[in-house]
Amino acid sequence: MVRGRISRLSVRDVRFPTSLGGHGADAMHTDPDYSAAYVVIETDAEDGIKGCGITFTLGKGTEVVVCAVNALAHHVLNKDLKDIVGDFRGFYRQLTSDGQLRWIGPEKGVVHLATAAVLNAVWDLWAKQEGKPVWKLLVDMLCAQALKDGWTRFKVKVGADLQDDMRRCQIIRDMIGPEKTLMMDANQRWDVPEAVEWMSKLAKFKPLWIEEPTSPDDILGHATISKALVPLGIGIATGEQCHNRVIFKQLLQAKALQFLQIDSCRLGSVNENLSVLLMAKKFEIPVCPHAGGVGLCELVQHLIIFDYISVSASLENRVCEYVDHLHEHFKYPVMIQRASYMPPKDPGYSTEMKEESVKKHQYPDGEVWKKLLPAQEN
Ligand SMILES: C[C@H](O)[C@@H](O)[C@@H](O)[C@H](O)C(=O)O
Ligand SMILES: [Mg+2]
Repeated sequence: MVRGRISRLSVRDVRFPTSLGGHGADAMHTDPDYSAAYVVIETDAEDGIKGCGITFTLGKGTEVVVCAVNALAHHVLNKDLKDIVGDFRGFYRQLTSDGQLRWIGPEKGVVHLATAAVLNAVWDLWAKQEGKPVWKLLVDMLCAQALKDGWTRFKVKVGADLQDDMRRCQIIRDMIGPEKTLMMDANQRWDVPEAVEWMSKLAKFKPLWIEEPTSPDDILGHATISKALVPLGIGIATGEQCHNRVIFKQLLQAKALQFLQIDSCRLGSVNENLSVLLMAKKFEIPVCPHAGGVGLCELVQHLIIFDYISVSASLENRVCEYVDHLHEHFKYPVMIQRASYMPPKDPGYSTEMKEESVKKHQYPDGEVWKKLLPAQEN
C-alpha cells in the first residue's frame, strides 16, 4: 500500500574519476568522469523506506543538474505519495510545466535530467513500498489490482486507433483470462459501417458489448450495427447520452441494443429513469447503468437496487459501472465491497456533497480555482 508524505529530498553530486583511465571517452567527450546527481527522498511513514533516483551526468555537469533538482524539489516535498501515484500523469506534467523552469528546457537538457532523477526516486520509493521491482509494478498495473479486489468485469476504451486497441485488448485479455468479462466503449467515434468493421476486428477479444459505437441519436444505425455484431457474440450498449425515454423506447423497439445504460443525471431524475426501467423489463433487456463522472455511482446505485428488487429481479447479464473517482467529496459515498455496491443505508439519494468540498471547488471563487485560474491566465 502506498503511504507517507514526502518529508525530505536530498541530492548529491556523485562522481567517479573515470577520466583518469580514459574510460568511456569518445570523440566528443574526451575526459568523462561518470557521475550521477543522486536524489534520495524520504517520507514521514514509519517504514523508513527511501526512494533513490539518479540521472547520469559527466563530472562538472552534475553541479548544474543538482541545482535544477533543488529548484524542482518543492513540487515533491510535502506531497502524499498516494496523490502523486494516483495521478502520475498530472504530477509528471506539473514537474515538466514549472512556469519558470520549463524555459530552460522544456523537457530537455538540464532541467529534464533533473526531472528524471526526481521521478526515478519516486518510482523507486513506490515500488519498494509495494515490495516489487519496478517492472512487476508496471506489469501488475493494468487490471491486476482490480482482479485482486474481486472485479470480474472490465471496460476498455476503443475507437481512436485500431492497432492500439488490438494491443491494449490483447494485454487486458491476457491479464483477465478468457472467463472474465471484457466490455468496450467507443464513445460514438464511428459511423455505422466503420463500427461494424472495427468491431469485427476486435471480436477475437470476445467483448460482451460495444458501448456507444456511433451517434447516440442514430437509432436505426444502432439497429444495423446490432444486427451485424450480435452474430459475432457482441451486444450493443448505449444510453449515457440518450436524452430521454422516447429515444430509449425507439432503441428498444428497433432492437438496437442488448444492454441499456440509464444515466441518473441525464434523464429527468428518478421519475424518467423508472419509466425506462419498466420499458427495459417489458423488452427483457438488462439495465446496466452508466456511472462514474461526479456522483453518478452514488445516485444510480439506488436505481439499480430498485430494479433488482422490484422490476427485473435478476442479476443475469446485469452490471453497474463503477469508477473509483471523486467519491470522497460526498457525505454518503458509495461503499464497494468485493467488487459489489453495498446498498446505501443513509436516508436520501446520496447526493449530498461535503460542504468543504463544495466551497473549495466552487467556480470561480473556490480555493482550488482561485489557485488555478491566475496560473492559467498568466
Ligand atoms: C467523458 C466520460 O468520462 C466518458 O468517457 C464516460 O462517461 C464513459 O463513456 C463511460 O462509460 O464511463
Ligand atoms: Mg461510456
